[in-house]
Amino acid sequence: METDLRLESSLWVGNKRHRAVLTGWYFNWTDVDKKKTISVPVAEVVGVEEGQVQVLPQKTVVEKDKDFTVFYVKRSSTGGSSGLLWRLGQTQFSCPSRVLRDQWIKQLRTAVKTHSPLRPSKLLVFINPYGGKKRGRQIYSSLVAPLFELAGISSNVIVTERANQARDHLLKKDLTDLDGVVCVGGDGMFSELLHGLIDRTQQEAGLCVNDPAVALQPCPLHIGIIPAGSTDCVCYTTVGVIDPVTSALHIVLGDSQPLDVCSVHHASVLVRYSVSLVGYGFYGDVLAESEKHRWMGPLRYDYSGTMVYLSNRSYQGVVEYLPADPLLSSPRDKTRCLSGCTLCSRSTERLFPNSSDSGSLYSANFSSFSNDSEGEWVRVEGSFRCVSLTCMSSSCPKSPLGLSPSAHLADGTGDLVLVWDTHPLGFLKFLHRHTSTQDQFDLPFVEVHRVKAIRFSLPSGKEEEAHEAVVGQKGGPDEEVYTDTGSWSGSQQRLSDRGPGQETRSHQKTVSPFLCGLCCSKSPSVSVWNCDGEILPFTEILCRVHCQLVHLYARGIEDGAAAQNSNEDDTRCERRCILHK
Ligand SMILES: Nc1ncnc2c1ncn2[C@@H]1O[C@H](COP(=O)(O)OP(=O)(O)OP(=O)(O)O)[C@@H](O)[C@H]1O
Ligand SMILES: CCCCCCCCCCCCC/C=C/[C@@H](O)[C@H](CO)NC(=O)CCCCC
Ligand SMILES: [Ca+2]
Repeated sequence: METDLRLESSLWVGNKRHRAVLTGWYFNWTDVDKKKTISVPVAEVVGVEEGQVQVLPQKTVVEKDKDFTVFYVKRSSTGGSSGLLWRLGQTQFSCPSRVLRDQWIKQLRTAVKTHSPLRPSKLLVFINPYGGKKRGRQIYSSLVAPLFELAGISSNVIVTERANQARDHLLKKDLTDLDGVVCVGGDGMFSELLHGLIDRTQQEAGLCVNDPAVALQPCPLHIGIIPAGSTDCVCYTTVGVIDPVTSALHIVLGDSQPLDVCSVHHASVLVRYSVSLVGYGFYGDVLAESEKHRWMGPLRYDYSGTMVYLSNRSYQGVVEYLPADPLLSSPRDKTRCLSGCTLCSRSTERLFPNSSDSGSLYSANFSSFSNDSEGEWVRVEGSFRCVSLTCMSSSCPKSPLGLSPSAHLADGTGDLVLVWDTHPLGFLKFLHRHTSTQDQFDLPFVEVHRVKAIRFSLPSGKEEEAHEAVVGQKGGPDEEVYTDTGSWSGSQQRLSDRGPGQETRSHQKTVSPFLCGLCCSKSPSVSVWNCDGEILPFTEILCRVHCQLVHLYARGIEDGAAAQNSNEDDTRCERRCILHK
């Protein structure tokens, strides 16, 4: 196949003669005078058009029957993005004959198809016109639609008129022939797509989502995110920048990034799914406060963060967690989950042992939660500033390394961060470290554990207050929850058989609430859960991480050196090789 696709000839770029070579993986052209080569991986060619073509800001075509234009990904290092910011590169070539021109176009298009098996041809796009700075519609029409058109993608676009419209559409409507679904919005819109696709897939597979022990079926459709929200945490963590053009190009190339998903349950019922944050205490309070100030747009989080910090609260709780295998990885190992991550690839191999290509990805068998060699649950109890579970690093522009910098996107685990009660300056130090490269876990009142599941409950006597705390919140207990019945199994029952290795810790409150009262008259003793930006209607929950339940059109963060390659050398893209081997 490689030799069939090879083509080599002289081509002209402007008035300069070049030697152009198409091998299986690369398209190179070398200025014969200057000996300077530009090299584009075939998998990063966006489109090949007849004539001299421009697409942005508007499409123009100058018909010249010996010319063709190649569009490809060009890495930019603007603004310290280390090459993670992508732009559309283009080069116009002239051939000595029309026959040769047609041969180049045909060979390049065939090579692209062969080397990018997951490129979408049909997408369903949901635009939230009210997300972030309310620029979703404009972002899509001016920056994204022209790229989809260039790549020959047919897209059906729905501008939403209400919350949960995208989720409901995915649950009920015909999705035949679609390759993926795209949201133009923030984490909330992504979450709608996540819920719609996961539930649709489980319904079709006849699985009960309420049972945390059930191995859920991975979703067959890819999800693309065009960032147009306030935090855009999922986009930032999986792509490395918040940039609609970069994200559109990842979609066009059919990049594929598996992602772990956490299911959150309360009293035998599934409540929600999460990928970025299930957080109690500080992050729950910030969200609850910020909902009152939605009119401020993205600034609402800064304002609410300050107010909640000043209120100086901590909360009693019991946290139980099921540790992941410490021999595989640790949240303190200072590694980063980068594009082509070996740890995540090993999880893929464990999950899909017989899959040699992505087509068989979704028919694999899974080991169930309860059959897993589970290990022992650990129990801690005390007063916490915050309790956070994240399935990935959860980085965002405010926190470029994220809540847990060494967490992995697709390893089947989450990181549990416990911040015990401490004095206000200590907690400020913890928060501030999220904005720098300083280790936020290297503090005496902070613990981090890599886990497969967690359970949170209130110390006895606090349950009534929990009810009061969630009643009246958006998404309180009277709002919709999943209704089909499920049963607890394995994990929860084993909690009562506590064995060695389990501990009970109790931290005393270490500080007088001297700042309390600035924004509240009485400090509540129960917080709320922030689940990817939604308030959960329950305080006592169980969370379980599902390995690689969904796939995004992304490739994770490319490391600095590879990403800085600006097409002007011949660096092989190892990720593509791993993906295609
Ligand atoms: N037409 C609509 N009217 C009102 N709400 C909508 C509409 N479409 C979607 N939504 C809801 O708006 C919420 C917020 O949207 P989105 O996530 O796009 O932006 P954001 O909140 O500004 O960003 P982030 O989630 O990144 O903080 C989502 O949870 C979604 O359910
Ligand atoms: C002294 C400086 C202090 C600065 C502290 C910065 C800490 C930043 C950590 C950011 C963690 C983001 C976790 C992601 C959460 C998203 O799923 C969710 C939905 O978009 N966003 C929020 O809940 C919004 C949550 C906003 C929290 C501030
Ligand atoms: Ca993970």
